[in-house]
Formats: sequence, structure tokens, C-alpha cells
Amino acid sequence: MARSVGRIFSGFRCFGSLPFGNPLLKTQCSGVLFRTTSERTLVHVLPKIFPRKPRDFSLPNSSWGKEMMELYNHYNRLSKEATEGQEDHGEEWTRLPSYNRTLKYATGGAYLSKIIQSKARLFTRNIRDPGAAFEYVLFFRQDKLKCVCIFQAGHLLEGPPGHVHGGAIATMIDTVTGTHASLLSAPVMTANLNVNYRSPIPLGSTVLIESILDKEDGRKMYISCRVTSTDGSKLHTEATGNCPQCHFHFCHATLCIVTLLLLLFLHAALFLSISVSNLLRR
Ligand SMILES: CCCCCCCC(=O)SCCNC(=O)CCNC(=O)[C@H](O)C(C)(C)COP(=O)(O)OP(=O)(O)OC[C@H]1O[C@@H](n2cnc3c(N)ncnc32)[C@H](O)[C@@H]1OP(=O)(O)O
Repeated sequence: MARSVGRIFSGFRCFGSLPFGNPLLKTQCSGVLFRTTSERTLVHVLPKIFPRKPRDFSLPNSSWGKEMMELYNHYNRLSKEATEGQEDHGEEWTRLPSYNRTLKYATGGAYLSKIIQSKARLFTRNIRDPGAAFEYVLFFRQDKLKCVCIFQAGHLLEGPPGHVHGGAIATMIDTVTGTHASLLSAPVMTANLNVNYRSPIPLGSTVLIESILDKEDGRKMYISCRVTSTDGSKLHTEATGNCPQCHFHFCHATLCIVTLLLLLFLHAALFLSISVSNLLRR
């Protein structure tokens, strides 16, 4: 009896610290508690239901075509080689991870119900079928003056027959310029976006979206963007955007600090009044 209770507890200990990514430890733990087939299945299913890390959508999946993979490997190599100290490339790039939830980290949804907050998903990352809509990965140069996005447009983004919808292209441009401006400063909102469509983008093709910082003027970030074929020979779209830093984030931070200071002050005042009343009673 004592042995079996001990076994269960050791199993719980194992389960609690189960590093789902480590197959060796997984087998060791499953040997202690997970004995039957259904229990073993649990070990494999649970991590998928309650993953420890959110899924990074900027990593390759089976839908990525040859061009997308080649470009991803190219920029990834430049990133890796740069971090390994090989400086002969001149340009250092960093891949930006991409998750489908932001409300977990930001509190912009002051007017949103808890249900909406829990169900909110990033517009470009909310279609489960890989390759159906927006497949993209963003890299930024170390000096943050330049960003490059490799974008593969899926079949759900059709506008004119066989070509990508202008709104979907604008969405991707907004994502790149918005992300770029946020990297350069505090969170931003796009105030203005001018888009010129030069030539249609065939559905299913991969394109490059490159953004550069034109000018920084106080809170405002002026960013220009070009969408081209992967070899740069064909210009699809040009855009310029103005992304000012958000006021409300500053207000939120200030509000938090003021509330914290107020609480500290109240605690100190309470402590003092209790101490004084104790002294007087003596
Ligand atoms: C990971 C994925 C990232 C995705 C990022 C996507 C980014 C987005 O899509 S954001 C969503 C779309 N954008 C919006 O909904 C924004 C709605 N607009 C707003 O909230 C506000 O107008 C906002 C925040 C842009 C500016 O507000 P606020 O800072 O209070 O205004 P204000 O102080 O008057 O303007 C700031 C500066 O921007 C300028 N500006 C404001 N609006 C515009 C405009 N439409 N065009 C040009 N300049 C403008 C102002 O002239 C001012 O400049 P200056 O300081 O020199 O006078």
C-alpha cells in the first residue's frame, strides 16, 4: 500500500515537472505512473491540449513552398551566422517569433468582456488550416532600420480571380509597418497608410515585403514598404505609413505605478497608525 502511494506521488512529481519537449525524460516518467495504453496516450495528448509554450507561427510548416523555405533558410542562416560571430555578411538579422494571441500580454481590451478577451486571436494567425491564408515570417535587421517579411498567400485570400485581395495585401503591409514601428519604440497604432497597387500578386505565390524607416519625428514613425517578387525584379505594391506611439500604453503604465505607490502609502500609513496606537496604549 505504502509502496503504491509512493509510486503515485513520485508519478505526480514527475508529471508536474514533465518537460514535454524531452522524449527521454518523458519515457522515464511514463515508466513510473503511466502504465496502461490509455494512460500512455494521455502523456502524448495532454501536452497538445495544454502546451507549455504558445505556438510560434513564424516557424516552417508543411504548407511552406520551396521559395518560402529557401528564403527562410537564407535569412535564418544570416541570423545564426551573425550570432555565432561570423561578421563577413555585414548584415545581422533576427527572426521575430509570432503568436496568435496578444490580449494575454496587453490590456488594450478595457471594454472587452472576459469571453471576448479569451477568444481574441490575431487576425493574420487565426486560420487553423496551414497554408490557407497568411503564411509569413518576419526578420529585422539588428539596427532595426529595416525589416523583411517572407509572405506566402494562401487560397483563402483571393480577390480578383487567381490573385490576392488588395485588403489582404494591405493587411500584410500594415502588419509589417506596425511591427517594425513597434520594434523601434513603444507599441504603436497605424494612423495613416497609403497603398499603391502596381501589379497583382498571383494566389499561392511567395513575395517579399520590405520595410524601411524613413523618418522618426517625436512620437511618429514614418515607414515605407515595398512588396516585390522574391528575386526583387517585379514590384507588386508600394506603401508609406505613419505610426505614432500609443498614448494609452503610457497612461496604463503611469496608472499602474500611481496605484502601486498609493497602495504602498496606504500600507505604510496603516502600519504607522497601528504602531502609534500600540505605543499610546502602553
Ligand atoms: C503583431 C501585429 C502588429 C499589427 C500592427 C497593426 C497596426 C494596426 O493595424 S493599428 C489598427 C488601425 N489603426 C487604428 O485603429 C488607429 C486609430 N486611430 C487612433 O487610435 C489615433 O488616431 C492614433 C493613436 C493613431 C493617434 O492618436 P493620438 O496620438 O491621440 O492623436 P494625435 O496626438 O492627434 O496624433 C499624433 C500624431 O499623429 C499624427 N496623425 C494622427 N492621425 C493622422 C493621420 N490620419 N494621418 C497622418 N498623421 C496623423 C498627428 O498629426 C500627430 O502628429 P503631431 O504630434 O506632429 O501633431
